[in-house]
Amino acid sequence: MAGLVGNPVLGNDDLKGEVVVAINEGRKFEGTRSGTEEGREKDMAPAAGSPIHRSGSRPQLDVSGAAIQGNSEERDPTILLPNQSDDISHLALDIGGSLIKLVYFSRHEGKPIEDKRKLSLKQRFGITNGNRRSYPILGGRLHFVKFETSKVNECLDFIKSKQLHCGGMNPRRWPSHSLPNENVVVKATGGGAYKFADLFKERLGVSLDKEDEMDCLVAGANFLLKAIRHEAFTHMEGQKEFVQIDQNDLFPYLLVNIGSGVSMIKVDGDGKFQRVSGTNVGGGTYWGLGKLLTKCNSFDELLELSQRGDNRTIDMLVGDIYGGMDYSKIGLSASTIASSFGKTISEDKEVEDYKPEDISLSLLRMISYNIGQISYLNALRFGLKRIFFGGFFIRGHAYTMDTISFAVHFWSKGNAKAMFLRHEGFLGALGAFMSYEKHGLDDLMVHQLVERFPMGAPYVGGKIHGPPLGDLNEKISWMEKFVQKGTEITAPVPMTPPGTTGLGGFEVPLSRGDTLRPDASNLNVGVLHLVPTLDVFPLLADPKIYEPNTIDLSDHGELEYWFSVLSEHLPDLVDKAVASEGGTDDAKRRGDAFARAFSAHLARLMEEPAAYGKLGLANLLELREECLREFQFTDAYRSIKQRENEASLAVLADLLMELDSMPEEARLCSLIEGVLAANIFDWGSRACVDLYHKGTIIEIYRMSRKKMQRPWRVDDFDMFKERMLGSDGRKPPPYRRALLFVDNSGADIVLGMLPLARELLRRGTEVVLVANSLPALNDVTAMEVPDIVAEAAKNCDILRRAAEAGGLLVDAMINIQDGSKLDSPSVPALMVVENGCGSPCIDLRQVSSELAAAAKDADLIILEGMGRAIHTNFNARFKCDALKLAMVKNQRLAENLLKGNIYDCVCRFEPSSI
Ligand SMILES: CC(C)(COP(=O)(O)O)[C@@H](O)C(=O)NCCC(=O)O
Ligand SMILES: [Mn+2]
Repeated sequence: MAGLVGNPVLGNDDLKGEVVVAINEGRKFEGTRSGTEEGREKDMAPAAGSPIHRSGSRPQLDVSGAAIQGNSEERDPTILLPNQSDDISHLALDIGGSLIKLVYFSRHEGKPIEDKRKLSLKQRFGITNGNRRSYPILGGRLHFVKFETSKVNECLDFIKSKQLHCGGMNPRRWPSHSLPNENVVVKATGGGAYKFADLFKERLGVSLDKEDEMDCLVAGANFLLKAIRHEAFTHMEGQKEFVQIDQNDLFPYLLVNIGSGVSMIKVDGDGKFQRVSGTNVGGGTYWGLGKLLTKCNSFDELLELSQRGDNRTIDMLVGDIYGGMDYSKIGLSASTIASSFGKTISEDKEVEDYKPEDISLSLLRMISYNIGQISYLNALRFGLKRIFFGGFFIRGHAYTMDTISFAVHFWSKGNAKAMFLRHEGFLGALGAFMSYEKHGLDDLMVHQLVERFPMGAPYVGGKIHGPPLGDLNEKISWMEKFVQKGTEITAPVPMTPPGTTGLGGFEVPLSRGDTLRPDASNLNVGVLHLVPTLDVFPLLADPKIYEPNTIDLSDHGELEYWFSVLSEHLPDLVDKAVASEGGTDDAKRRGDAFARAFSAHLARLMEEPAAYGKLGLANLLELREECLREFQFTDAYRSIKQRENEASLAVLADLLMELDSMPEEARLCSLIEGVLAANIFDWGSRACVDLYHKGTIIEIYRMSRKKMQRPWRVDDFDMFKERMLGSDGRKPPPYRRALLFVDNSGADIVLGMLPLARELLRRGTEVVLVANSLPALNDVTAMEVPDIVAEAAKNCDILRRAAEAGGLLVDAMINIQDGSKLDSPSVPALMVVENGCGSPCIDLRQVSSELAAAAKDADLIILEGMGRAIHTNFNARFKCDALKLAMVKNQRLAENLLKGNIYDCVCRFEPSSI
């Protein structure tokens, strides 16, 4: 189900089901759901020939440097494969009373392309395989899957169909695929690790290696809190807010695991923890009492009931005692619960006379408040700042989280905050997974993990990638439900407006009714992509305070606006995508399915914007690209890009001649003007696409240039000019190395950024063109740039020599093998690096290692385009000089951000902030 965990519509499935409750205090509480979430991985559709995420037909073993570890006389000696980076899986299980949680790891298929461009960069920048210490490349994905324990056979089928039981638990073992199963050991925690040990042996031939549940919980929580940026969040009055955890300031904290009973664990470090307290009044109590009092059949049914309840009919409130008044002297409002269930004493009623809804709500509040209170007291006792709540009692239930948060807030008088974890249901399984020795995941850094929310391509008509899943399909009824729901949920669902619970007292938190998603936890985790080659951009002035997004989508008005922009753009995008695949019936079907899946995601996010982590415009734009890729549209604007490149290259020589005839100052101004004017070629903007119907590319370019009168809306050109050319006869030294973050294909790169690059080169500055790793809209990719440069270089000596020096031209490559042409002092090099992204925006916390390496000696950054310089990074500060150039092609953004108009331009120059 990794393919499903993150899917917006799946979790709406049937919630009824038999419930099995683990009775031990301190164990995870396991309510159950019959809408099974088992599923399958949907491997990402790789972009053809893309430098990252490249698919390979078969996993390959890299036996270079292989060595036998330990005693070579053994029958199955372990063989170290230091360079192995192929598709080997790890698997770990948490088998609870009702749910089996499974975490497994799959390596990226194939190896990254080591083309000539990359090789020369490696040589130049001394790039190694990322920054990983213990292992070479450990690229891959971490998947989270759940099954009902009562359907353990489906879980076994799943493991079998994915071959997760066929070795690979030790990534250094070889050949993993042919390991006899008897030797395979799978880490498992939870009571089922004992109960089902024989079944696993019998059906899969594997032995379950039992890991202590508490150890696993802590290891899982530590991993998540350190490795995932948007893991922890607060939940107050229906509002979810992510909390940035400083890795170096994580410990100590209190982990409260609410299962059937409740464990409170003081965590002081990795493997360092102590169970300091607990309570026997936990999830089991809620479910047990609820079952007796309401005749509910399942935990989820009971929770659902509580949404419609009114606890005032059952609880005795302060107001009931004080004649409707507050007890203000000690700060208790009239609505404070004085005694849970207290009202029933004085009433001559039987249990049947009370509404089950009211009983359920009173119970839920009684237990949640009690847990919140005890947790807070324990935090106080040990001086702990943070309390994280987990366990299956919570299961992403908004009202439960609000109630606990309210209690912690109430008792601590606002000094402590309850926090929750997005992967809370997987703490144990993750911990078991972490207990494998030397899988090399424990030292992963936040920036090396990218969470992706699969778009459900297999379920709404896209093709299925990756290994076959056997006959699982036939068994699962949720698939039909998914398709049905996927088509139902196309319109955005409005959110409940925020409210307040009032002063003091346990009022009813507001996140009930429509916004309550008892199953939300199942939807909020995606597949974790481990990309060891990602790095934090080293020139960020302060990565800790860096926030890529400019527009805050937590503002509901903004959210609605951008959702409508994306929805309106959808038909045009689908047309382009289908055309890019030859307009075949298959492409049409996929186009249709893409539109449905993307709309479903938008609807899901409209309902709960923080469902997949903190949401910014950049995330939305990236989600759209990811969704296209999943439906196998690898480059929707391919032919448009080609056409525009050709048209622009045809007039480049004339432009360069014109520029060369100008005096220095006018030329620099004209170059910047050229970049801004050419940024109009943006197939992601509605207004621009409308323009394209009115003229040829060259006509539009001319018109755009004509409109370029200064001053621009943001105009720091004079400052930039002074730094470049100097003033009062003083000539400043040239920049050493400039990183040019290029944007669109066609005029944008050919007539805008390349001439600017040429100017820098001619002044002795080394230039690195930074382009996307994967296609996004009509953005140029790093794979495409060398060909464009080669074409441009045919008419320009400066570009040709620089490109040769930078290893971009094929002729020059022969020389580069021996390094003779590198670093020729007289010719500054022109190079191309990929940025690690496949989106119109860029999050500089996660860039490719080659960009990070190229950045080391850079003293100028030029960010170009609306996505890279306005939607993201508009407020970013750098350790070196930065020039942000863009045309604003959206009226509302121009008004709100710049108090200007559509097609206004930004030329923002910010000298180094350090
Ligand atoms: C997707 C984009 C950021 C691309 O702009 P670019 O970076 O190419 O300048 C931009 O086209 C955009 O914000 N479009 C949506 C807004 C609109 O259609 O008005
Ligand atoms: Mn673009």
